[in-house]
Amino acid sequence: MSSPPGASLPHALQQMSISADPAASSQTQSIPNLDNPNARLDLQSSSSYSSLSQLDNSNHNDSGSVSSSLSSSSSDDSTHNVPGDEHDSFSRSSSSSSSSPGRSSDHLKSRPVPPVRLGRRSSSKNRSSLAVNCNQPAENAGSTLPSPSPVGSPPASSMQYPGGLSSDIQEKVKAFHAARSRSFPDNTGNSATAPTSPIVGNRSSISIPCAPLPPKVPVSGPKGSAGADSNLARSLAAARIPARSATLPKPNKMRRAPPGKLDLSSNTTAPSSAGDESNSNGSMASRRGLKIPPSLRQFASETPFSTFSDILDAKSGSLNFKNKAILNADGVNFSSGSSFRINMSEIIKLAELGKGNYGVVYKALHRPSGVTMAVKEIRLSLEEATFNQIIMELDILHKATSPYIVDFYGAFFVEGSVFICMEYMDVGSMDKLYVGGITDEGVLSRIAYAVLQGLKTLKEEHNIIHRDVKPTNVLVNSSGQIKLCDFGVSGNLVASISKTNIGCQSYMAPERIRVGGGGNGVLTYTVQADIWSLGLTILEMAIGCYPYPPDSYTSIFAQLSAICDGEPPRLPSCFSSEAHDFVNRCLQKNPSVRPGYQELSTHPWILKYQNSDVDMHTWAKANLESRAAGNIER
Ligand SMILES: Nc1ncnc2c1ncn2[C@@H]1O[C@H](COP(=O)(O)OP(=O)(O)OP(=O)(O)O)[C@@H](O)[C@H]1O
Repeated sequence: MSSPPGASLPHALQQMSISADPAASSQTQSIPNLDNPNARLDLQSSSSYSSLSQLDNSNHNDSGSVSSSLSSSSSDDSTHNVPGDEHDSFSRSSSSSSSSPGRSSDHLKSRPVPPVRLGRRSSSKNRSSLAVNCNQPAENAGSTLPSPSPVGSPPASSMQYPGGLSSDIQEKVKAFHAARSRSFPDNTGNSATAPTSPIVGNRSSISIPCAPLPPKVPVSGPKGSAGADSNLARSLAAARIPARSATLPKPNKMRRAPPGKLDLSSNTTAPSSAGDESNSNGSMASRRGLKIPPSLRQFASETPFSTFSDILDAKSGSLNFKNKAILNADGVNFSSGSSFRINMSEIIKLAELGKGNYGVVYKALHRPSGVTMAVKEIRLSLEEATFNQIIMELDILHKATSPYIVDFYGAFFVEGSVFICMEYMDVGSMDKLYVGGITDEGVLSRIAYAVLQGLKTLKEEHNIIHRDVKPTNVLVNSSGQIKLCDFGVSGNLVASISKTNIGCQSYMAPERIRVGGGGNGVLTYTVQADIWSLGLTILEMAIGCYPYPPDSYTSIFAQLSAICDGEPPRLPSCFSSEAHDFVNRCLQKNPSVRPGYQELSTHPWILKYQNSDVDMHTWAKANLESRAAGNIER
């Protein structure tokens, strides 16, 4: 895993710049040579905080998601995206290495459901009762398809706005379509038109979920044992240093700055003098007396920088989430007292694992410990939603310790991106494993149990709704463990009610989609919404495709309308009555009659397989081998 002797300092580190201080821009910085800890290389640091000047809202889609980076790209970066092949330290170019607008085509292939253009209209009969069998051809398979449209752009005639959908949802869908059809910079910096998604572009791709069944593995024998890295990983996770260390800011430093001052964890910038150059741009920030480094000046004058001055400390290069956490290039301190000291120089990127709506996830090696981990890179934007997602994910990950939730190893902020290091789940996410459907009910039941326990921990110990339960957020390791991840859109329950309308639309419960009792387009829903998503997720894994087949609907509006107004989808008849009952209970349209976590945890379908041997370890290993052999392409 180590770099060959004599290898030069990784290009990424040479580009790494952690200081926003203009004075630092001309200084020579000494950075340790990773290949020879005793040697130090003198580098001319790059222009001060150049990355912050690249924090460009134009690089993000309307839903606040992060697309490819604007920063310069390491020309050889793409060569490091091969699992187990060459590797490199993370670089600023890591997220920009993709030439896709946020997601690689590979990722698109791996997505079970494109929440975008839908191929054709289904009969109302189709939608009224869905007992889905994805291995059956669609009813209208021979019908003429509308001519292909750009990604995310349904034919104008299909842009329906069913009355059941809130205006908020309609706006989000429109914004999503607009973002998907927007030009994007490729890895050469040129602008290109978004390629047609292989999923939405033609019929054969649409039927991806109906791919042939992979060889089934018999499920029996003892439960799996811990993975190879697990001991090291455990010690890494346990290496949480008390926050009140001498070198790090104390929690009481995480206070809101008085008006007119940047809240610096270690340095507070006094209001600039009248003649100060930094005030000359007349930005809102300068009017408030904030000292803006030259590299940020244009940025500051064009964006509501001052809005985020309490969070983004340009001088020290840290992110200060009030009362929650401080992140900088050295690690993260939580106000709870936990401190994690992983930093960029310790990490070597091994492969890209996937792209989400607001980040890219990499497999990486943590050199000091030898632990393989997953690192999510979230390119910062000056959008409140991004900050909220980052702090929510960090907050939940570090405090929610459960065998059913991925472990947190640390985080740091460098070059305008937040890097979140977490447990690597080597078999991957469920969307990559259910091809053809998981017909082994023992495996399905164990997965359902694990997700239930993860959600139960979030709710009972942390008062949190996950809000984004779906196959991509259910991860598997080769020990056969199933864990939840992705807490970016999670949220606190306030008196068991949340009034926040965010999340992945396709897995949203009807009550989240409909205009709720809250009025003003604000939805009111409870933790029961996660149970709907759990039911839909289990059903999807069982049948091998998203239960509301995209090509059955003329538009995403029609699809969402079906979720709100149609009969819930059902398992095919080949599944047991207990499995049917479990899924049907989760997918009740009326949230108040859906069972709670405790009731579902003791459901007969769950208990049946808790009390019998289900060899998740063998199942997981077989999937891992199958993926390694290329039998599972997605
Ligand atoms: N800890 C992990 N171990 C292994 N693979 C992971 C891990 N975390 C994420 N992944 C992979 O990276 C992909 C991207 O994850 P990410 O959380 O960024 O987005 P997502 O869940 O796919 O989409 P969205 O942003 O819509 O929630 C996942 O689909 C999963 O396959």
